[in-house]
Amino acid sequence: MSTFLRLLSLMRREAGWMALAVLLSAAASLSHVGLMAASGWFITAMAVAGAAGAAMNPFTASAAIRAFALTRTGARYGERLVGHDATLRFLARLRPWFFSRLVPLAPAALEEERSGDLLARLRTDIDRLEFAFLRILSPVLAALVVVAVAVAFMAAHDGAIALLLLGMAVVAGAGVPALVYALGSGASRRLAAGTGAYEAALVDHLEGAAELAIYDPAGRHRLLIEAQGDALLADEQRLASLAGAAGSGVGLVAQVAFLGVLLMGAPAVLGGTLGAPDWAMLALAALAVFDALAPLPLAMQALPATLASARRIFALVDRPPPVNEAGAPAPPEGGLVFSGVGLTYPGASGPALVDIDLTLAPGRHVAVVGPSGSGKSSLIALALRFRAPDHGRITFGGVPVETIEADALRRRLGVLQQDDHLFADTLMDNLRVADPDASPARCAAACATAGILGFVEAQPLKFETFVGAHGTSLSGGEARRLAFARTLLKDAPMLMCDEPLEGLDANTAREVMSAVLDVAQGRALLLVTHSLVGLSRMDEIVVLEAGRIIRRGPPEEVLLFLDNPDLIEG
Ligand SMILES: Nc1ncnc2c1ncn2[C@@H]1O[C@H](COP(=O)(O)OP(=O)(O)OP(=O)(O)O)[C@@H](O)[C@H]1O
Repeated sequence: MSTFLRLLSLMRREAGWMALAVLLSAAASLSHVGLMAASGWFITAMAVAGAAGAAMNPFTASAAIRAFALTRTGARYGERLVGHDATLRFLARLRPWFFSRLVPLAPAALEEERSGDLLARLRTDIDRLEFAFLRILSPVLAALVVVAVAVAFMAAHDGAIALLLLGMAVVAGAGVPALVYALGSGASRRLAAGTGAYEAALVDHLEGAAELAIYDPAGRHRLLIEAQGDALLADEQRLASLAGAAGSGVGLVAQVAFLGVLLMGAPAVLGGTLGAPDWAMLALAALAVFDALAPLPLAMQALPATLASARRIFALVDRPPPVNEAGAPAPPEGGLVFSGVGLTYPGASGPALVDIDLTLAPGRHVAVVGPSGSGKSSLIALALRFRAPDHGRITFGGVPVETIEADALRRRLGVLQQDDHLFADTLMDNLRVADPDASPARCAAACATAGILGFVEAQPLKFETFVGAHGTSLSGGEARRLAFARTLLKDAPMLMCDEPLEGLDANTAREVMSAVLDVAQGRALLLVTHSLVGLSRMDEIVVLEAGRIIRRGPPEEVLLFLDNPDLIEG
């Protein structure tokens, strides 16, 4: 319930329009009741007058019928227009709100989420929240208004008939929906959770299509996904059957109410205390009231899935960001200093970094080397404020980094990450991620420095060449160089390169390292590497092992020690 209330509180801005939509919906249903009642009264009155050979004024009743028919159509149209408009406005607000809450969580707090599941939350779950008003709240509130007015109208004619209608309305409007909820809530919840998991599995399957073709020729993975899809389909079918049965149930209760009103009114008609036209009017009005109750079983069916979707969205939104992104502007310049820094990843058996003291002064070049898993990339994640240290202090220009706006700090850092993401876009668009206004000449210069301009110019479409999803149409070396060119376009005073030579042959590695060192002239450089290439030109080499600094010093001292290949080969 608290989830639903929280969802309602998010709809505050649209509340006025939603209230109007509910009133219009109730007006449309009451007009329908009025239309049926007036028609029943008019036809019976005409028949009675005809049988008695008496004259009757047909104009008032036919005017009422026309008026009800017009208000029914107008109110229904208005309800759809206003209700959908309010809901779409709500959804249009919700999606950017959710996205803006998601962004500060990336990358650290979203690492264990599958991208397909995040997409499902952003799309399917948010879409499903439209049910909260259109399929749940609006029909329930409108039905309450319609039943209250109809029962009061009946009570003005006959108290017992009014009670009968109230009883039948409770059966159709509460009993049948409660049954539908009890029988369908499991399937409905499974659908909400399963759709995300299914979409995530599909995305995974497509991304790993090449590996599956190699390792899974029998298609076991595909069969698992198909089984997931079949289970979702079975739940959909169960809900559709339940919806059909519930519709018939409400129809049956309506017929019982109709017959009940006829039977209960018959003695009064025979006794002359109830006119035959009023008798028909009450019976048809009672029948029409159930049209307003018909959507309620579906509302109950939609409730568990809507709540499950809302919970999935709130669960992410409520996750605390790993670092506080807000803060003061960054100092214009300064060094990055780690003092006694430690980091343990959530759920890890031991610390990734212990007691790290490291200074990256302006213009100074520091290399961090060490075996795989020794904590080198974690240092960069801390510098970028993707994570916060468990203890110790990190300062930039003497100011603790947690007090600096994260984006302002990141603008000072040009970073070439180990697995820099390439977007499914053109070479030019990938470069301009670093600077949307970069001129073609600047892009070409950055590519020349990174040693990829020759490749770009050899392509028929040059910079407009499409790189494929994750840069799949580029070789590993080309992708690294393109990412490096992008880093250069950022023109930051501090460079951090995480394994820039990974996957490159010896010649290319030397070329890329020489480009890195040229670009780093006059800037601070933190070089994370397994390779010995370029280390002799560093100011300091820091050797990490199991998260601790085990040696540090100028290259002439440390390189002797690095002769041990076990240390640098991961
Ligand atoms: N997101 C994470 N969650 C949990 N543990 C992590 C995470 N990232 C890294 N680790 C662990 O922290 C330790 C240090 O990892 P890190 O990536 O910093 O090492 P590395 O020296 O850069 O390794 P490599 O040279 O292989 O890239 C490793 O034991 C790793 O398993």
